[in-house]
Amino acid sequence: MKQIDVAVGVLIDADGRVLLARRPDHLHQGGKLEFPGGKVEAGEALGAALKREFLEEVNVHLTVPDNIKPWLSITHDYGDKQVRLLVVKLADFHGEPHGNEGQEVFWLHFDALKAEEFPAANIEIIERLRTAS
Ligand SMILES: Nc1nc2c([nH]c(=O)n2[C@H]2C[C@H](O)[C@@H](COP(=O)(O)OP(=O)(O)OP(=O)(O)O)O2)c(=O)[nH]1
Ligand SMILES: [Mg+2]
Repeated sequence: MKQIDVAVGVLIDADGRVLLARRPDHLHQGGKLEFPGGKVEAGEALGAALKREFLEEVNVHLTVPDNIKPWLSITHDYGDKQVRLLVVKLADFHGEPHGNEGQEVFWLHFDALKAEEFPAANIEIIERLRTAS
């Protein structure tokens, strides 16, 4: 099965809160929480994909170099879909977050993240946030 590269942004504000969104029910892994992001387009740099997805999905302008390297790279096979999450930690942004696709968007302190509310591939991200930050 083809593996899909997904740009995933962990945006952390000055108070240690992380920006989260709830995946719309009709999408893959619908109803789960996610870090904003989406599929990297062919030939697109990771930083460019993050900027595009954050603006499209949650109305946030990121300052991030196009050639940023992932903090974590996580491959996961959901059975119906195989993904590689390219995860970047972000802090520099402007704009008021808003769910442009009608989805719930909110800030939550990283201590309060619960892995079971996220897609299975996110477990490692949440563990690493707890230990590395
Ligand atoms: N954005 C995001 N996607 C995640 C996370 N964890 C995880 O397993 N995924 C998976 C779910 C999806 O299969 C895939 C992301 O695809 P997506 O549907 O959000 O892609 P997209 O934003 O480009 O959406 P579309 O244009 O195809 O509608 O990655 C996460 O924390 N954030
Ligand atoms: Mg998305």
